[in-house]
Amino acid sequence: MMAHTLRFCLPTPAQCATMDEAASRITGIAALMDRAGWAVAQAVRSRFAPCRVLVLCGPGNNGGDGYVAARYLERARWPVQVAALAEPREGGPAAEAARLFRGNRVAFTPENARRADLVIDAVFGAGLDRAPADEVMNVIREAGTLVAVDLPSFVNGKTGAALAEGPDYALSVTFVRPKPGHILPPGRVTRGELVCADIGMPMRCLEAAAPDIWLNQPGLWSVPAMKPEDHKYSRGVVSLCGGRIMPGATRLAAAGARASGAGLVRISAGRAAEAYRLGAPGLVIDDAPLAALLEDERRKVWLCGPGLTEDEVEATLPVLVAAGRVVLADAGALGWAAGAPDKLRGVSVITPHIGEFAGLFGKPGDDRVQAVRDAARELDCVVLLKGSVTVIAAPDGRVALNDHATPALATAGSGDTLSGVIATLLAAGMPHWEAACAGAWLHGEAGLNAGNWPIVEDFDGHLGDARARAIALAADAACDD
Ligand SMILES: NC(=O)C1=CN([C@@H]2O[C@H](COP(=O)(O)OP(=O)(O)OC[C@H]3O[C@@H](n4cnc5c(N)ncnc54)[C@H](OP(=O)(O)O)[C@@H]3O)[C@@H](O)[C@H]2O)[C@@H](O)CC1
Ligand SMILES: [K+]
Repeated sequence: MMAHTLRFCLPTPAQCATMDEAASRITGIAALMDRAGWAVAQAVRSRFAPCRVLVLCGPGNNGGDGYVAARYLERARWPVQVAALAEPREGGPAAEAARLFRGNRVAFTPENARRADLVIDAVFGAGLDRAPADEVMNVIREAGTLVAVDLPSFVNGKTGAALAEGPDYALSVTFVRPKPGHILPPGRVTRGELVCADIGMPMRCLEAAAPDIWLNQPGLWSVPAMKPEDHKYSRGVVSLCGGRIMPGATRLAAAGARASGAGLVRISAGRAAEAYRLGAPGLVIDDAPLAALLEDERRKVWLCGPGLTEDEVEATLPVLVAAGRVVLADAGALGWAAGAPDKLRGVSVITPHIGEFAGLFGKPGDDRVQAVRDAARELDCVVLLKGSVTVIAAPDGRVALNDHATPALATAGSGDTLSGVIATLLAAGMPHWEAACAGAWLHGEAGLNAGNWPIVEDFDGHLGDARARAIALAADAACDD
């Protein structure tokens, strides 16, 4: 793995345990815990005026961070109390942190939470492995303003799922790297503002954790830049299958492909060719039979599904796969394969929304990352599950979470644009997972820059700049490492 990809990794709680274990053999956990608690105290001090703070401490190292934070806040002369759910295990770093806190201790009760101006929740963090008891949740629910150490104590750090019903937090302070549960909903909302503190974790400990989930950012992948010697075939040819009834979707995908930098975009429209020829003049419309078009070896990448009926998919997708083409299947192609995902075998990338995903593989449940990863393994192709946070899995188990997006993207035709962008990046020669990740990011960047209440056609005007920005950011990331 390239070192700079560690910058964007999102270790799971299990991987954090491996990292902690490795760290305990190098720096010791106590030093890391001290910096973690200090970072919590600093984050609180820089955001809130001095006020009555109650720190809720659990029995593990999350609680240990809480005792350290309490000690540093008290040293800054804030009125602080600690309420312990249970005492830490004797001999561990949390017990030592508890011993060093000499301030006020009160009972772990809802009344004490209600009396505080600010409650710091250091009950459970990465070690949360089951729903907290009512005894815990009744206290958390009584708090006014909440700050989480690492994670809210009822949010699963791997999936973002809430294991109990609880309030939203003002702030979460995590360490080393955010966890998937900070990025995935509903944890993404519950955690409030996210601060990730550098606590001096040695990089080899992070490496030892072998993270396999990443935040989707330029630098995780890089998009080809324009070269002086480029010609349209080196930039890449995108071919789309066009149908007779819904040409709009195919055209939107074609426009997305063109706007994101494809050298040439062609629609294979058969008998519907005349209708497509009335569209954008920069598009090439073919009416020859598919078999004849496939004689052109330069036409490697095909997008099949947007605007197609199931019959039209049936007539095209198997032919493209049999011809060894790189096929991106979306929309109609996913409906065609509902209940029989094997029909998509041989396809390189699929881009379902949640309904299409459920039709193919069943509902993803709480652990969306695992569901998408399983689907990618099962079909041996890249699976991109669209959502407010898009999950992109490779058959080898790598997963990227794309939160570089805006609700403005949630408009009809937006998915067609996205598939066109990904097709362009595949045609430019990017590996399949990287192309899907980069496509999601470019699409999000275009949406973020398309102004208020954009319609889908507005995104196209921002895709070129999005690509240029991705190239610049990836270059920066490479320089920094
Ligand atoms: N990674 C880093 O860089 C660093 C990480 N650090 C910090 O370490 C934290 C992880 O610490 P951790 O591994 O000790 O786990 P933690 O969250 O304290 O919980 C374990 C305890 O909770 C218990 N328990 C769990 N669920 C429960 C439930 N529902 N109901 C009741 N009990 C429950 C569980 O009990 P058991 O399951 O054994 O019965 C066990 O006693 C991490 O979040 C971060 O804050 C920093 O200090 C240093 C650098
Ligand atoms: K916590």
